[in-house]
Amino acid sequence: MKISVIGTGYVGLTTAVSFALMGHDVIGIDIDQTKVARLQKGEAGIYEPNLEKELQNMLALGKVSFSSSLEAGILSSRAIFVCVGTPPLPDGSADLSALNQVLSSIKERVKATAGASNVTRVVVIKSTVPVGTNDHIARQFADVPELLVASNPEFLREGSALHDSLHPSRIVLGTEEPQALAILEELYASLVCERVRTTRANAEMIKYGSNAFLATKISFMNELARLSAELGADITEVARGMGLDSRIGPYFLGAGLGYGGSCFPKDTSALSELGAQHGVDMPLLKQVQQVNELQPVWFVEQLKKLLPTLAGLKIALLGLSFKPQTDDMREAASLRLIPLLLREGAVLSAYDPLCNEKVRKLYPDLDFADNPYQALAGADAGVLVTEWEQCVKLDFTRVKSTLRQPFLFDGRNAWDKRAAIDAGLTYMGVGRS
Ligand SMILES: NC(=O)c1ccc[n+]([C@@H]2O[C@H](COP(=O)([O-])OP(=O)(O)OC[C@H]3O[C@@H](n4cnc5c(N)ncnc54)[C@H](O)[C@@H]3O)[C@@H](O)[C@H]2O)c1
Ligand SMILES: O=c1ccn([C@@H]2O[C@H](COP(=O)(O)OP(=O)(O)O[C@H]3O[C@H](CO)[C@@H](O)[C@H](O)[C@H]3O)[C@@H](O)[C@H]2O)c(=O)[nH]1
Repeated sequence: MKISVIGTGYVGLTTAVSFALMGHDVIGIDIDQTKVARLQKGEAGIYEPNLEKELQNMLALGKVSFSSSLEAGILSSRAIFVCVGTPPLPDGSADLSALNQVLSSIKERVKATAGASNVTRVVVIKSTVPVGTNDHIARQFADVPELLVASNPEFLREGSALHDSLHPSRIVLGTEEPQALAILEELYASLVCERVRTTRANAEMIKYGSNAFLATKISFMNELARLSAELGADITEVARGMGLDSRIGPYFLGAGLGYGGSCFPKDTSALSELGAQHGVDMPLLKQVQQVNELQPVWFVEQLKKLLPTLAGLKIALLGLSFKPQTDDMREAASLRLIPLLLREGAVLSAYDPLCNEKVRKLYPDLDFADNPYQALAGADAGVLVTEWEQCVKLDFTRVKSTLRQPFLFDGRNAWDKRAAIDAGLTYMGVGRS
């Protein structure tokens, strides 16, 4: 089937490439002409495992192409996927300006050709949008009967985006229009997983509910970790024991420096703001956000129990991106930790496999290293901020010999605590006795 994907960022590019891999003919459209020119040459411009390789394969086979013109795609497509960003406004609500701009252009173009063809097209909203947005769009399109509307929220994780797109846990198809559902069913026919066929509003709520629930699990474990630190319990053992209960499950019980990324912080704020707009107080969600915001502050307080004065001490930060296997720095915990440590007077070195240059633009005075050992050289403490394999799998004897003082602070509970201690290092994790 011929489809177009508008917005070729993390979600849009992955969506375009995965639909091409499923055999469809895809046009990716972006307002950013530089990005389009890069994509036409087969450069992904972002880091996602296997994405660039498959992009090049699909370009070579002619299954995907890119353009900065909406006309290029809309009129030849049965499905138009909208994947533009919905970043937070200052009050926490979702900024729908890019989405609205795209939708009015689609409507204008299709209306202008009305009568020339009676082809029914479905506008599929993959961007995360407040509950009610899709129904609002359907009302706006009411005078263009050949335009249908569906909500098809995306659940991919950065760092495994292409894999998640091709092997989703579920596909949520939110639409009140049988023809739209039929087009989506055909498009996704080759993927094996549960379908949730539901209303547009339910689909939107499933997306916010899922992210807010996962964020809640993380904040709950971070709160429990703070108590575990006081009581001599080890949160990693606690999480293992809890997770074996199938009602709880083993996932997203990882205490650490708090959740980051382009989705959890933004979507919890947007949901909370949506509640406020509708007169529904959401105190639990507010606490989830607050626990998350305070987690790096708490972590620095813990660190100061071993190193009471940080002024003049060299601290090495290992990992800067918001999670491993991505070059995305949006809401990364490192960006909350760095100013806290600088305020204490610490001197910082840092290493990230992909993000040194991005962080250098914000903090040019940090000492950026080419590998973890170089960052740790002469430091008074090493801090694991992001659990990149390169930063986790360390030779602790070498670490011990390169550090000035033997302190390791594991912000992800990912280092081998026993091996670090055996090498003569002082280890402190998040909520580990
Ligand atoms: N990043 C994720 O892991 C993820 C996962 C699930 C859902 N989402 C949701 O998907 C949406 C997109 O997220 P993202 O991370 O891919 O964003 P992104 O910022 O990486 O990409 C957005 C793209 O849209 C383009 N764009 C903006 N305005 C445009 C316009 N008028 N016409 C054409 N293109 C335009 C931008 O140039 C950019 O390339 C958001 O709503 C987000 O909440 C993101
Ligand atoms: O036990 C855990 C698991 C994750 N995190 C942190 O949580 C954040 C988000 O991680 P993850 O969910 O793996 O990455 P995202 O790419 O942000 O994916 C989330 O956000 C996407 C955007 O909406 C959704 O599509 C995905 O389903 C959802 O997992 C990161 O900072 C992680 O370090 C923890 O602190 N503890």
